[in-house]
Amino acid sequence: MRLSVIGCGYLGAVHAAAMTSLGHDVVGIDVDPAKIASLTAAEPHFYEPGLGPLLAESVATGRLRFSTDIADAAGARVHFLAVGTPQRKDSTAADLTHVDAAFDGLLPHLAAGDLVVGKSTVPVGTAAGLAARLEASGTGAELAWNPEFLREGYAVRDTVEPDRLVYGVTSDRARELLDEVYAHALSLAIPRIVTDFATAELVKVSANAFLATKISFINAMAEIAEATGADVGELADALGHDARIGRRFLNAGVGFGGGCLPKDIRAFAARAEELGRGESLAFLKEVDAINLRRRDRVVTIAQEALGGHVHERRIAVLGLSFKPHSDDVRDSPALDIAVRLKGLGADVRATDPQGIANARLRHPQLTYVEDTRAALQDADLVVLVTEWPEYAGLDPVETGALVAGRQVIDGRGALTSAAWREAGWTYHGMGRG
Ligand SMILES: NC(=O)c1ccc[n+]([C@@H]2O[C@H](COP(=O)([O-])OP(=O)(O)OC[C@H]3O[C@@H](n4cnc5c(N)ncnc54)[C@H](O)[C@@H]3O)[C@@H](O)[C@H]2O)c1
Ligand SMILES: O=c1ccn([C@@H]2O[C@H](COP(=O)(O)OP(=O)(O)O[C@H]3O[C@H](CO)[C@@H](O)[C@H](O)[C@H]3O)[C@@H](O)[C@H]2O)c(=O)[nH]1
Repeated sequence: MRLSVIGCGYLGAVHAAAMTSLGHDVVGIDVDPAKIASLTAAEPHFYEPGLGPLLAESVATGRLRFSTDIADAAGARVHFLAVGTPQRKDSTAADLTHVDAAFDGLLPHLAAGDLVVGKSTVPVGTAAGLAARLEASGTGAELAWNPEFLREGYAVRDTVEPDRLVYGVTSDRARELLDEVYAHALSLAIPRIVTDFATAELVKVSANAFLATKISFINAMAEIAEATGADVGELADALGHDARIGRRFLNAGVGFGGGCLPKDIRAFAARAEELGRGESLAFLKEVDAINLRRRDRVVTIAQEALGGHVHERRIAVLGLSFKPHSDDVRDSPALDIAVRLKGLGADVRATDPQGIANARLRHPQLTYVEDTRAALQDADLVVLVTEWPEYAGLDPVETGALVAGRQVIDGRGALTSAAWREAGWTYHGMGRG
């Protein structure tokens, strides 16, 4: 089938390449000429494991092309909207400017029978509004909402073989077109939920709200563990054996970040207030507050570890991306912590296997070091804030020979405290001994 994907960022670029690999004929559209140039050259403009080879294969088929011209979407039967929905500058609500611009730009190029499919994460009610505009346009095209649940770092696999497919549709025809797009996933008996627009939109934001709540729950337990001498890691393991709770997303530490969870829970709470149901999601403000407190806590531990203040002390910050296997630093706890320590006068040496370029664009004032050993050299304190395998696997004896002071803050519960202590380190956990 001929498809267009409008917005070729972390979501859209993967979607376009993956859909081509599944046999479709795809045009990817983006307003950013630099992104389109690199995608056309089969070079991803961001780091995502497996995307490079997938993109190269897909471009080589001749069935995947990229363009900055929305007119090139004409002729596709299904058009995916995958543009960003960031947090507004003036409130915590979602900024729908890009969705509106992409939708308005697409309208003149639609033909009767086309299906416009929303993938961006939007406030509930957005699809109904767009469907009404589509109807009024007289193009004869239809709308569907098909939220995306991919995780960065696993985006290729999650796109080709998602946990579930959710279709918000108003006709059998829309469902049939989506079934054709997702024939591969359906052949694997991946669950498909066919529902209305509002439910489809809500599945997405409530899934992220639940995940964020789970992380903040365990981080709240970490705060209690810190006050009582309990160990939040052992607590999480014990809780996780209850199949009703489960162990996943119970990793305590510096909390959640990224381009999704933080802005999505804020936008969801803001939407509830617009709907007159603010009290229903008031708890998400607490989820957000617990999350942000964990960043403060790292800074406090750092100050205490260095005798009250970090001024002019050398601190190696291991990690900048919001999680391993990604170069994404949007709302990254790691980057935020590095910036705060620098703001307090510390001599921060920040490193990350993939995140330095993006971090530098946002915070050129930080000192970035490509090599982990160079970042560790002569450090008075080591702060691990993104659990890349190379940091989790650091040898405490070898690392101890590089630093000036053997003090480590394990912001992700990634290190074996006993081994580090045995090698002469003062190990500072977050809710764990
Ligand atoms: N990143 C993820 O893991 C993920 C997963 C699920 C859902 N989402 C949702 O998907 C959406 C996109 O997220 P993202 O992380 O890919 O964002 P992103 O910022 O990486 O990508 C958005 C892209 O849209 C482009 N764009 C903006 N306006 C445009 C227009 N009018 N026409 C064409 N292109 C335009 C931008 O240049 C950018 O490349 C968001 O709503 C997000 O919440 C993201
Ligand atoms: O036990 C845990 C699990 C995660 N995190 C942090 O939570 C954040 C988000 O992690 P993750 O959910 O794996 O990353 P994303 O790629 O942002 O994916 C989320 O956001 C996407 C965009 O909406 C959704 O599609 C995904 O389903 C949803 O998991 C990261 O900072 C993690 O370090 C923790 O602190 N503890």
